[in-house]
Amino acid sequence: MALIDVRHLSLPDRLDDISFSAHAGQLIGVIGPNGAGKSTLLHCLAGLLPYHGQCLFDGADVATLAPRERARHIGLLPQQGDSVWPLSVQDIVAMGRLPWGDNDAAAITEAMTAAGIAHMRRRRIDRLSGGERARVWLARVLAGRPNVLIADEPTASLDLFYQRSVMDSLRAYADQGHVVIIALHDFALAAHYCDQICLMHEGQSECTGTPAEVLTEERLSRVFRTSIRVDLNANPPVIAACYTTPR
Ligand SMILES: Nc1ncnc2c1ncn2[C@@H]1O[C@H](COP(=O)(O)OP(=O)(O)OP(=O)(O)O)[C@@H](O)[C@H]1O
Repeated sequence: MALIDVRHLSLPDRLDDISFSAHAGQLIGVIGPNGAGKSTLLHCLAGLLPYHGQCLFDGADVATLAPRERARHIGLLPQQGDSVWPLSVQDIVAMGRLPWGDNDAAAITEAMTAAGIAHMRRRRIDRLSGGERARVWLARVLAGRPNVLIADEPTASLDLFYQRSVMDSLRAYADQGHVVIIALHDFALAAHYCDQICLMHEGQSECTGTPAEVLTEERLSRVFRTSIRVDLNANPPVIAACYTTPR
């Protein structure tokens, strides 16, 4: 049985009849233009927005799960995290254990290592760079060891090294038997790391399938309204908008 099963998910003016499923071990990429509905979809999956249709976690609708139960099983990394208090990195990551009511040192250390922040565990969050902070928020979600990890543009503020490093960690987390669902604007990362891609357009699912099925020049050029070149056999995969102006 699929761990996540989305059936005819709709939200007036924002999402229209989205369906897909994800099995344990899968990394799912959600791509699409600005405003396509990616964040809205992720928030519905996390049970943070009301919706029509069904969004099933292990057979139970996420809207019916008690908040603590939902937080144990479904972890969300929002597009922007922020702390109003100048807490230490380790204290913030430890907050990922709140749904479990413990302070599992092994889970906290493992999460910090996966996010590449173990060496800065005693530093204050307000004194970190944007990319460093982004990795702290990722570690916070990983520390909760959710069955389904949902992340909204987890690589957006990261340099090239940490883009690879974080994607490697998310891939490894999926391979451990979890479902990972991420919104991404970097198609090369999506092509390399994702098992399935859901391409969203104007609140609808334009196409869901393997990277090779979804990432075609015709489809991407139409949805993104610009000519896009695709070579999935290159290393790294090339999925880039063609320049129309001279250099
Ligand atoms: N709270 C809200 N109430 C009503 N409409 C909203 C709300 N938040 C976002 N929207 C609208 O819903 C649509 C989808 O927004 P969403 O944030 O899901 O897009 P996205 O695909 O994540 O975009 P981006 O790539 O820019 O992050 C947009 O048209 C947006 O203006």
